[in-house]
Amino acid sequence: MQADENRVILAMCQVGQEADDRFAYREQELNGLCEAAGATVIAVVMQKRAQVDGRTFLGAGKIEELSNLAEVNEADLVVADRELSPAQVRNLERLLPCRVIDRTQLILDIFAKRAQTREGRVQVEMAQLNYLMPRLTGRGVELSRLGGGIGTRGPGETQLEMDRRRIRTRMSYLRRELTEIEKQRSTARKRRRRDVPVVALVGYTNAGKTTLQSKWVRDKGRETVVTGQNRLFDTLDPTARQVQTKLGNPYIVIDTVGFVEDLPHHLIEAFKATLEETRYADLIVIVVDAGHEPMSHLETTRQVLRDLNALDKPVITFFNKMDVAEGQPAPDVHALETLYGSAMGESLDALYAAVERQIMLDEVRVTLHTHPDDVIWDQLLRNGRIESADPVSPEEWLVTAVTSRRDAHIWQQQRQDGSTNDKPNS
Ligand SMILES: Nc1nc2c(ncn2[C@@H]2O[C@H](COP(=O)(O)OP(=O)(O)OP(=O)(O)O)[C@@H](O)[C@H]2O)c(=O)[nH]1
Ligand SMILES: [Mg+2]
Repeated sequence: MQADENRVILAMCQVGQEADDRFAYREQELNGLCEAAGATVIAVVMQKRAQVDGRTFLGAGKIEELSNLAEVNEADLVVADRELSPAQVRNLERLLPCRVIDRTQLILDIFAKRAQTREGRVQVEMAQLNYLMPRLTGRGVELSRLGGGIGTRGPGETQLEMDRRRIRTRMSYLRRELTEIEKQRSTARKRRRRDVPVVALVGYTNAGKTTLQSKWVRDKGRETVVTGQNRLFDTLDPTARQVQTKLGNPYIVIDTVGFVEDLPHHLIEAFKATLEETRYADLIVIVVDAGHEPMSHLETTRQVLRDLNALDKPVITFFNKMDVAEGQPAPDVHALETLYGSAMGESLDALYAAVERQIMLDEVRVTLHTHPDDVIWDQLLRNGRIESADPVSPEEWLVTAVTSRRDAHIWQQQRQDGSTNDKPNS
């Protein structure tokens, strides 16, 4: 696809009581989405109406204006800012000299473009097929002749030509595939969870999660840096990076997919497994762009977490981009702590410290081989709580105890280093 093939005109409808600033924000967001899809917005057509036109989305006069604009500017595509019905798309494409897609399809295209893993691809294809199903009739011909470009990045031409029955077969295959992937994921997750605590970065798209994670890794880890791009939805599949505390205790920072307001419900479903990672995290850091509707974005983020039943764990709220924000947002009263900073600038030590305090202090149950003469036994008595202790040999006891995660990690490290062992030292 050539970038200049994607000359886009936005068609926007300000409906009923929608406030001007809200509408302006939606325009900005749709612009960002187009940019993320690799398209260039060449014009915006807006109309204020009591409600969208049932047949053609905008009124007849506006459609004519839109049609002329598209003609003169050789536009490839019109993107509507709201979900269109299959009939609306058909009617519009009859009246306009170019293709028409809606916001949902635009988001799906971006997802498709960014999907890296097998799971991501399967989920995107599922969502695309779901979206396609009711739109097949009367559109099949157009869809099958489309080449590249946004709005066409479907599951492939041959699949687009499939009839509904074949799509259903494909979907049930994908569903089985997803179950299989989910099984593998949960094994991987369990393994990871047993090893080290997990911190999930969540929040609105473009908040700076990926930038923050990269800095985190740069400051506290040894991995290669991936810089955040100025694009929405830069992260589709969760990426887990390992970092460590000053003492060398490892923990994992997970970057999750960002979300937009009014994300159609079927898209949320498609990415449920991605966001599900947050459910298994030990700590959630909500990242908020302090300069961009911070309070409403914070509320959206919380709502999604609530929907995912992921709010039963400690939350730290981080207002990012303080370097460009005008004024400081009020602290998040629901969070354990609120911190302010910039993933691009000054030191983030306060954030790291807050996070590490949280994940290292909580209690874990450990089962280990040790001995009453071992230094670990003393530490267990001092900092933890021994629940059971059974001798298995003269030099080895099997002990179950509750202790801080931090201590448990230190022992684990020590054991890996071979600097101590379970048995009493001479
Ligand atoms: N001024 C400023 N810009 C920042 C800061 N943090 C991130 N950015 C910029 O904000 C944009 C988005 O950052 P990302 O890290 O990609 O955002 P994200 O939350 O990962 O976005 P999604 O992956 O779409 O969910 C990039 O252009 C960053 O360079 C910051 O602290 N200050
Ligand atoms: Mg990202």
